[in-house]
This record gives sequence, structure tokens and C-alpha cells, in this order.
Amino acid sequence: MPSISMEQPIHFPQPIHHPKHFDLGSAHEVPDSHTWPTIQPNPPNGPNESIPVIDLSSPDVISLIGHACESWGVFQVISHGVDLNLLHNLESQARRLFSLPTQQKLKAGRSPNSISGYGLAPISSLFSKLMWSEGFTISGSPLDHARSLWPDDYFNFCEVIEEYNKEMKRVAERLMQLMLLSLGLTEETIKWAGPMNELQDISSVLQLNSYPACPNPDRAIGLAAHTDSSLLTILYQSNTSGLQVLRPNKESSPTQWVTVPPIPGALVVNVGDLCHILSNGRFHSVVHRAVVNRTEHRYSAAYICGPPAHVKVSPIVKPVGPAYRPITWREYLGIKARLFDKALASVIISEEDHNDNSTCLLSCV
Ligand SMILES: C=C1C[C@]23C[C@@]1(O)CC[C@H]2[C@@]12CCC[C@@](C)(C(=O)O1)[C@H]2[C@@H]3C(=O)O
Ligand SMILES: O=C(O)CCC(=O)C(=O)O
Ligand SMILES: [Fe+2]
Repeated sequence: MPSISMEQPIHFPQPIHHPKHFDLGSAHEVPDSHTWPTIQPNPPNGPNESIPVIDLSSPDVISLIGHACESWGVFQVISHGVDLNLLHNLESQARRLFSLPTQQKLKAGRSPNSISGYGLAPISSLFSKLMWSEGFTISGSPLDHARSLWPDDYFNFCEVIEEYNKEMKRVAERLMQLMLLSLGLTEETIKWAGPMNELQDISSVLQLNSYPACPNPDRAIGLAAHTDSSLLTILYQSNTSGLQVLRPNKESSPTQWVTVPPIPGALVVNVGDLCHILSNGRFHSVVHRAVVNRTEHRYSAAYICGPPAHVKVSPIVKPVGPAYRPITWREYLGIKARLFDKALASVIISEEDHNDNSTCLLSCV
């Protein structure tokens, strides 16, 4: 399965912080290094604030997905065909990994010029306070890192990760196809740039997240508010809640955090920045965060899915007015690492400049 090319690493600035590997699991209080000044609380979800739950076998699936991507930028899917045992096995492997002693986990630490490995979430370096989480990023084969973690017992981890990635790729391709159909493309016009049908060749990164129970959840954040840079992200959040999305601004109503309630066996789908670009803003790249709680250790797995490395993404429907310029995932990640929440706005160009679409991901219709 293709991963993002690592010839030229994407440099998130290196963390400037404090104790990089403070043991969160055994903390009795939140140290200053992890204390965030204000974590905007989320009110209880109101009656009109349910994030869509879409049955992938529904006859209306295309319009349901289109509507969810436009109004929320996030939805949950059921009837996706992924075996529940695989989801449980993935969670067990994540638990096994993050339960290792810190010194052992650091043997698989993310090196400065690689995407993969154990460490803080890459966006950590953009904040002065640390987050209440650890991550393990897998781009390509997990083998080398798994061998460093469990020299005599790495096989099970690799087997589960590979099976999980295979299943997520299948679901991601289906979802991407449904999203494109809902944008008005037909089966025939879903044509990726290049000689082959490269929809079969999506790139992906698997991010395992661990959020230990926290003695003061009101002062700490698991993962700070962000959008994913992907086309789409498929998140498995098991049975412990923590994922919140910022409800897009409706006329006159203030933006607010809404909890994505865990549904056994469901997968959460986030629209990412590249899909926002692809739809020229019609689909909404959703701002989300992970909060922590006092008693439960939470794990999640994000399958972050983008176009093949060499493919540029640009709006598929020829827009009138300003539009996003064609861009590869790698280039966009570089911009995101510098500009973070200003990255999307920085790739908008004027009408006169968006006539060159020779390299775009999909033929413009
Ligand atoms: C390909 C990537 C997307 C990602 C940065 C990364 O290089 C590898 C991990 C991804 C992740 C997962 C946690 C949240 C996030 C914002 C981060 O810090 O690392 C995302 C990045 C992203 O989607 O931009
Ligand atoms: O753990 C979660 O609920 C969110 C994880 C996430 O946003 C990510 O990995 O990008
Ligand atoms: Fe995310």
C-alpha cells in the first residue's frame, strides 16, 4: 500500500518544550507544561445537533453523504463491512503498544526526518503547551518499528495493522467514490489523472492515539483543535467518548463543540482539507479535537487517507470566482506545518489564475 513518499521529509518545527516524555498514565496532577489556559467546554448536545449516522447499505447513501459533508463535514458509518473482531484486535494492539515502558516505546521513536514512529502528535510543536496524549504513526510497513518494540513478538502487531489498513483502504475507496458521486460526478467521469485508475492507489497513514485518564480534564486537552490535511479520515474511537467537532457556523448561531457519541462498531468519517479543496469548499473540512476524562484511558485509530503522492488535487467543478490551486498532499502538508489553521486560505487563487488544470486529480467537469 503506498504511503506518502519520504524522500523529502515534512518538517513540523521540532518541539521546543519541556519534559517531552512525561509519564501521563501515572500523573496525580496536571503539570504546568500540560495546563491549557482555556478549554472551551461543550454544552450537552442539543436536539438538532446529532451528527449524521449513515447506513452504507441505504438506497439514499449518496445524497445522505453529500448532505453530511456539506452541513457537518463529519458523519458516522455503519454497515461498512469491517469485522468487529478486527476493530477489537486493533484496539488491543494499541493498548499493548502504549502500555510498554516509555524507554521501550522510544526505541520506535519518530526520527526528525520520518513520518512514522512513536511520539507526540506532530502538531504538538505548534503549541506552547503539551497535549494529554501519545501517538504512533504508521506510514508504510510497521515491521521495523514493531521489531524494535517487541524483538521476539512483533508478528501479531504487524498482522493486525496490515489487515486493518487493507480493510480501511476498501472502505475509504468506497466512501471517496460516494463523495464524488454526490458532488455530481458520474461513474464514467470519476477519472483520476494519469494512465491508470489511480483511485486504487490512495496513500494512507495510520495514526494510533492514546489518551490516558487525566486528573484534571478541564485543564488538559488530548488533541488540540485541528482539521486533518487528508482527503478523508476514518476514525475508530471504540466505546469511550472524547471526539468533539466544531459545528459549522449556521446563520446567527454561535459555533460550538459537539460530541461525536461512540456507537459500537461504527466508524467516524471526517472530511479533510484536501476534500475541501477538491469540492472548492462545498464540503467542509471539519475542525475537531479530542478531550480527556478522569477515569477512562481512551484509544483511537485514525486512517488518514490522501491522493497518490504525485497527484495534484484541485477543484473538480470548474468554479466561478476564487478557487483553490492544484496541490499535492506533500506540498500541502508542508504548508500546514507552517501555517496550520491558515493553510487552506493560503492556497486560494483568483479566477484568472485557475485556468491551468492540466495536472489536476480529476478531469474538470
Ligand atoms: C500525514 C500526516 C497527517 C498528519 C501529519 C502526518 O504527517 C502524520 C500524522 C497526521 C496527524 C495525526 C494527528 C493529528 C494531526 C493534525 C497531526 O498532528 O498528525 C494529523 C496530521 C494532519 O492530518 O495534518
Ligand atoms: O482521537 C480522536 O478522537 C481524534 C483523533 C484525531 O483527530 C486524529 O488522529 O487526527
Ligand atoms: Fe484529526
